[in-house]
Amino acid sequence: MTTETTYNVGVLIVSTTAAKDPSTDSAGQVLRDFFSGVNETTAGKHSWNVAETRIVSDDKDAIQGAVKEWADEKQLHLIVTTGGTGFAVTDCTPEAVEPLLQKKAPGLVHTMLASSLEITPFAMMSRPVAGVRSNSVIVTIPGSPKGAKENLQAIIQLLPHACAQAADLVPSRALHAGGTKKLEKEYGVHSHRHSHGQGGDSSVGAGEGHHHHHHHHHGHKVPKPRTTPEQRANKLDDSVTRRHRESPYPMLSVADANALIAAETQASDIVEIPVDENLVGYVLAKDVTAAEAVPAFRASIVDGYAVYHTDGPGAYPVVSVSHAAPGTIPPLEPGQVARITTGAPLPPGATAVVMVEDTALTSITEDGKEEATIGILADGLEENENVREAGSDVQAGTVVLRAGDMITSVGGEVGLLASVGVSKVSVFRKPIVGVLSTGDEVVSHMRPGDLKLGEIRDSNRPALLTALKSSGFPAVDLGIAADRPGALESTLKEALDSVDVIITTGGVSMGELDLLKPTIEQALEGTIHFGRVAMKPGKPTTFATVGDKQIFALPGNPASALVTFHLFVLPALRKAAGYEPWELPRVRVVAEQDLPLDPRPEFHRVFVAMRHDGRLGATSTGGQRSSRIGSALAANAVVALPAKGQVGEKRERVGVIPKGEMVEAILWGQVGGLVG
Ligand SMILES: Nc1nc2c(c(=O)[nH]1)N[C@H]1C(S)=C(S)[C@@H](COP(=O)(O)OP(=O)(O)OC[C@H]3O[C@@H](n4cnc5c(N)ncnc54)[C@H](O)[C@@H]3O)O[C@H]1N2
Ligand code: MOO
Ligand SMILES: [Mg+2]
Repeated sequence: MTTETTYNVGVLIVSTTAAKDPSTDSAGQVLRDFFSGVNETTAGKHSWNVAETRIVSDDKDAIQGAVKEWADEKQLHLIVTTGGTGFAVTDCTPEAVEPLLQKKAPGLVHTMLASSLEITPFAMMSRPVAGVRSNSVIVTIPGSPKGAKENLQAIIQLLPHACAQAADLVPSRALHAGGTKKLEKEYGVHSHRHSHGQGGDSSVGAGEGHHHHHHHHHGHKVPKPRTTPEQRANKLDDSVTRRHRESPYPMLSVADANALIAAETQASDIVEIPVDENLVGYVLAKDVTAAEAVPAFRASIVDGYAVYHTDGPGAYPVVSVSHAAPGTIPPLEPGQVARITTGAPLPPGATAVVMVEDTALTSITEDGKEEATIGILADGLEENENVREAGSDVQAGTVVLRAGDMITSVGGEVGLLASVGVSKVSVFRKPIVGVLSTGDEVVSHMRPGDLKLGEIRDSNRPALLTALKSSGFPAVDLGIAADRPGALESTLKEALDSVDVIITTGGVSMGELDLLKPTIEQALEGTIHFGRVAMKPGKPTTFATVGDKQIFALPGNPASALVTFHLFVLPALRKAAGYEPWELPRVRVVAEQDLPLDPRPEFHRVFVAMRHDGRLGATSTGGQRSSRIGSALAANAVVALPAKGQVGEKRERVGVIPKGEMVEAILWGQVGGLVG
C-alpha cells in the first residue's frame, strides 16, 4: 500500500423520525466527522470518503433498496447503516441487510459486540450483522451517536484491509505476503497476545486507547487501576482522535475513595520537639511521665499564717516570713507562727495555715514596722488545712499524657507538660504540604492591573494555604504552574523533594490541557489510585502516590477545591499526623430550609448552629455552583446529601430534602452558638 487509496463510504441512516424530519438527525454528521477524524491519522496510506448519505425509515424495502443500489450499482467500498438494530417492534435493519449478504462476517460482528460490551451491558441488545455483497463491505451499527462511533472504532483499523479484499483492489496473495505480522504492522494493530508496548504505528489507531482501559471499569470491588506503559502512552498521545471522550478512571464512591487514601496513609516518623505553643495539633508518639512532682514542696493554699494546728485560738509571736520565692525557711516551733503567702513553702514543722481573714493584729514591733504577735481567732483547725502536700497534684514519675493524645489549642496539655518539667516530647511529624495552582489562565491576586480576557485570579492557593495553616499543617506555597507538561513536571518533581504531600488544583478533568493525570503517571511514574469520585462538587478529584509522597490533584473550581480538601486531604493529613479518629466529626442537624438534590451525592455548604430547641440546625450558604467560592463563606460544615432519587428505603424519586428533616453534617469548624 504505497499509494493512498480512497475508500468510498455510504452512510444509511435508518430512522423513521429522521426520515420525516431530517433536521432531527445527528448520526449523519457524527459519522462524517468520525471518518474525517480517522483520515487525519491515516494520511498517506488511505482515506475514507463519505460518498453517499441517505435517510430511510424503518422499512425493510427502503433499506434493501439503498443497500443494493450502493453495493451493486455504485460499488461503494463500505456501507454503514446506523439505527434499527435494537429490539423495538419497528427495528428491522439486520433482517433487511442479512439476506443481502453474500458472505457473512461474524468476526466483525463479534469484535463490535465485544468492544461495546466492555463499555455497556446494553450492547447485549444490539443485533449487528456484517458481511460482503458485490464488492462492498456492509456493517450495521446502532443508531445512537455514541454507540455508532464505539462500534466503528472497534473495527475501523481492519476495514481498509477488508474493503481492499472485497473490492479485489489487490490480489489477496500480495496482501498477505509477509504474513499477518506484516499486515498487523501496516494497519497498526496487534493481536492481544503480543506483548504490550510494541505493536506498531500508534498514529493509526483511531480510538484504540478506548478498549485497553476498559477492563478495570466495571469491577465491583474497590478498583485499583494499574496502568501499563502502553496505556500511559495512549493517554499522553494528544492526537485529536485519541483524546479521551470518556474518562478512563472508574467513578468511586466517597467512602471507597477515602478507604484508598487511608490505605495509602501511614503515621509519619517520630520526632522530638520542644513543649511550647507550636506543639498545638501534634499527637504524642510516646507516653509522657512527670519529671517532677507538683507541687514540688509543701505549699500554702492561702495567704495567712503557718501554725501548729494543735495550738488553738490565742496570740502567737510571728517568728518568720515565707514568701512564694526560692530560699530557705527556718523551722517552726509549737507556739510560734510564720507569715506565709499563697504558694509559698511551709516552714518545717508547721501543720496548717490560717487565712489572714481569721486572724487579728495584737501587737507591733518597737520600730512600728512589723507585726510582733497576731491572734488566731479560728478554733478547731485541722491537720494540713490549707496545705498542698508535695506531689498532691502530680507525683513524679507518673504518666501524665499517653501516646495518641493530641495537644489541643485549649492549652491544658502544654500547661500540664510544662508543670511537670517536661521540655521536649516525642510526636508524629506533621506532613509538610505544598500547594500548587495550575492553569494558563490563573494569575496571582497580588498582580496589579486589570485581568485580560480569559484570566482568572488564583483563589485556590490562598484559600488552601489558609485552611492548611488554621488546621495546623505546615504549608509551602508552590506558586502557579502553566498548562505545559514540562512546566508541570519540573515543578512537581522539585516539590516532591521538599514536601510530603502536594495539593494541586485544576487540570484534572476532561479538557485537552488537563495534564495532571498523564504527568503524574508518565513523567513522575506515580500511581493514580483514583481519578473520579461520585460527588458534587469534586467529581474529577484525583489521588496519586509517588514513592511515599502523596499528590492530591483537586478540581480547579474554587468551591470544589475547598470541599475536596476537607473531605479527602485533611483527614489524610490528620492520619499521617497520628490523629485517631482522623476523620472529621459528623453530627445530625436539622435542615433549616429545603435542600435541593443533585443526581450526584452532594456536599452542600452550610452554617451549623445551636437552635433554641437544643438541636443543631444547618443553614445553606446559598448557591452551590462549584465555581462559587462564596458557597464556602462562613461554612463550618457540609451536609452530605444523597443523590436525587435515592432517598429512603423505597428509593423514591425525591428531588429535595424538606426543611425540618434531619441530615448528616460533616464539621469543618466550630458550631455556632445560640443567637437571640
Ligand atoms: N467534559 C467534561 N467537562 C468537565 C467535567 C466532566 O466530567 N466532563 N467535569 C467538570 C467538573 S465537575 C469540574 S469540577 C471541572 C474540573 O476541572 P479541572 O479540575 O480540570 O480544572 P480546570 O479545568 O483547570 O479549571 C476549572 C475551573 O476552575 C478555574 N480555576 C482553576 N484554577 C483556579 C484557581 N487556582 N483559582 C480560581 N479558579 C481556578 C478555571 O479557570 C476553570 O474555570 O471540570 C468540569 N468539566
Ligand atoms: O465536581 Mo465539579 O467539582 O461539580 O464542579
Ligand atoms: Mg479542566
